[in-house]
Amino acid sequence: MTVDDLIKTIGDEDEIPDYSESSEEEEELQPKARKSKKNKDFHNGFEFVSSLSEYNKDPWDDLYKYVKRKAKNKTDEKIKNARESLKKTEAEDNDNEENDVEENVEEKELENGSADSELSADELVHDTLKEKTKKIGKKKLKRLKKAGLEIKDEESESEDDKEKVIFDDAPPCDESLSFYEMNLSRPILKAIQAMKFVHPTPIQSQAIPVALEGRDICGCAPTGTGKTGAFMIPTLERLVYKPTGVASVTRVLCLVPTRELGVQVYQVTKQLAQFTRIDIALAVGGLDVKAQEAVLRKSPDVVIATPGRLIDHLKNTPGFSLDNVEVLIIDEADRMLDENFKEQMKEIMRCCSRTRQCLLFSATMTDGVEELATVCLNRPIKLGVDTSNALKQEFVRIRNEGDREAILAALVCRTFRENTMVFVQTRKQAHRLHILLGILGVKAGELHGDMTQPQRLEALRKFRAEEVDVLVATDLAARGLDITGVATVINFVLPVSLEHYVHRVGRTARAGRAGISVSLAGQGERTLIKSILKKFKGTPKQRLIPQEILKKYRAKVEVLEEKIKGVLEEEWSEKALKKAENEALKAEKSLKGETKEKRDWFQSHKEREEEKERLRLEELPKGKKKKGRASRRKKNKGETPEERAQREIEKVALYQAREAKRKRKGNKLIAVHDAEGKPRSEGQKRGGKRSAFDSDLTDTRRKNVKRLRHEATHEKNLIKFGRKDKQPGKRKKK
Ligand SMILES: Nc1ncnc2c1ncn2[C@@H]1O[C@H](COP(=O)(O)OP(=O)(O)OP(=O)(O)O)[C@@H](O)[C@H]1O
Repeated sequence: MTVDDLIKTIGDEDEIPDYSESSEEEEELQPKARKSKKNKDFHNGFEFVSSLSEYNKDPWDDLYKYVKRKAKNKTDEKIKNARESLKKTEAEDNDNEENDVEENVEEKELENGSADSELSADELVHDTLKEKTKKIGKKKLKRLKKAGLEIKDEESESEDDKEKVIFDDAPPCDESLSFYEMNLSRPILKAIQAMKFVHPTPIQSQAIPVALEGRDICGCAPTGTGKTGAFMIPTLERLVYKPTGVASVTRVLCLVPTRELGVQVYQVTKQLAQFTRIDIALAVGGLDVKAQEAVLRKSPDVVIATPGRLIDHLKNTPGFSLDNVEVLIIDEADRMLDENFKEQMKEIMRCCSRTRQCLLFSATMTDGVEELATVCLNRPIKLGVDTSNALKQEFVRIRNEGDREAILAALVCRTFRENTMVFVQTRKQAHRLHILLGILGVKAGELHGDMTQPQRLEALRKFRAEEVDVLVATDLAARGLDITGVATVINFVLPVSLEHYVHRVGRTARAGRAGISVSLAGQGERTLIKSILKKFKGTPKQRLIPQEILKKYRAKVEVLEEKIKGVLEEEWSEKALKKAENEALKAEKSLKGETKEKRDWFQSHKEREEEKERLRLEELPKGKKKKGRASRRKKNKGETPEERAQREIEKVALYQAREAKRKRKGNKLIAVHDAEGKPRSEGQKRGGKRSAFDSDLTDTRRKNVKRLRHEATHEKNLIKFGRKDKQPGKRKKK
């Protein structure tokens, strides 16, 4: 036997066949019978996941069945190119500078916006923080001193009295009760456990028992305190044991003001219902109508919707109706019942069953909503939680309006680099700041109404997944969005009202976490700051940005102006090309006789246009049309930073002016009047359709609300004193 006949030890360099489990070679070596047996071990539809993220995907998150188009966004690509070309020029400039032997190097670096090395690391990150004390006016101080606490007591007493008259008393609430002691069924408790909710939050402790009794609620609690759970847990509990063998009907309608919030509430509801047989549907704008139609035709138990798309389905989806709605939830109630949604809400109420429980929730309640609740809901209970959260508030004083962009860049690049949301007033500014921050090297994203829905969802996904550090958004993202880990909210300009401010800053410091809000505030924004200081406990701070830093970032923004313009120009020409292509496609289709499916709507085209006109912030001179995009672009092309900031502030001012005008005109409310035996409303007569409501949402001036309240009290008294034989609603006409 020679040495070659012996079995060799495998050397490091030797090639060996791979017979491991993942190897394809092994498959070939399998005997045929075993191969087929192996395949039979798995369910036919079974597929191996190809990545960890796929494996970790939540099974309840089936949102993407509603998203048909892919999100395309080339802005980031353009930003990347602009940044690279900037780096190249900077490198070239630096080479030239080294060759010139020079005393004025410092100055030049400033001009080129690349003087980071001139500042120490400490200087780069830390600003001075000054405590802002709350000032009480001299008059008020004098009055307070004179009257001591008595005045306050009197005020609060009279307020309490007022509330007692209007709302039914809330039953005593035991905040120590756990979810297990709340009479919830096992599937819901199991879901709560899976969601890692250990103890109910204060608003949940208050709302769940009351809602389980079927009572109407008007609930107000600070942002991030679990209101979604407060209304969804008891609602789902009602649906857990649905009868089998009976045709399915839609029993719960949850209305929200924005598509993103709709998506979020849908996902939370799905999670809460994951161990039940409850069907949940999403009907929000921007997502695939056909996919929604298919789901709604099956009359799912719960529908989460934005008003516009819901009406679309009510008009165009056969088999879908709200006749059997038992629970109507209005999240962000103050927003939903304001002027912007008035007509749509009226229409929805007209289609809704009258035997419904109504749950209104928001972090801010206007007097209007509360009044409306007292007259329109059935003996509602007002629930309120006033917990102070861990939000630290800071303000940066703006002396020169043109500095806003530079200050924002300084804040984001030096201090608030991650998990930051920046709120702006206009879509245009959001887009511009995305580009500016992107070229400065920040991983930024944008979220506003000029984007397609898949783009909006993708932007949110990236921010949630921390692929994007800074999200620049309009007020679209101000309400309800729950993004874990948002550490900072920056207000580029202060919002239009205290309520808007509360919602914006409420994107941070949620569910007991800490958070900071930094607001850039100019001279004209003092009134709002005063209201903010009055509302929030704790001492806000003033952030002082060193002058040399400001100078540096001012220069940086100036240098980047050309690059930003370049990106915008490129985008504009691409858009124009796309538009032309689309028009050609449309013409081709119409030549072939393919027309777009016509969808019904509750308003005529003219009524819709009139409403849009009424809600427009700017009043256009009579007979003049709004300028087209192209001419507006031309006008805005040469804007200075100051003009841009002014445009933002103007938008705020226009909104405030409109609100003030509305208030002066008289507080208009939308009222649901639900008395039996009342004549049908105009809309019902016209359509001939029997509405579930005998009388629905109506516009009422304060005078009319008073009348409605008087009627309600009168009716209560009739019941109380046993004279219910009188027909309610048969009252003298006023
Ligand atoms: N009982 C609980 N225990 C722990 N975490 C909870 C509980 N309830 C809710 N949360 C978490 O608190 C966060 C905020 O909840 P949610 O979005 O419902 O707040 P919200 O009050 O509706 O806020 P906003 O006013 O901004 O809409 C969520 O991340 C949610 O998962």
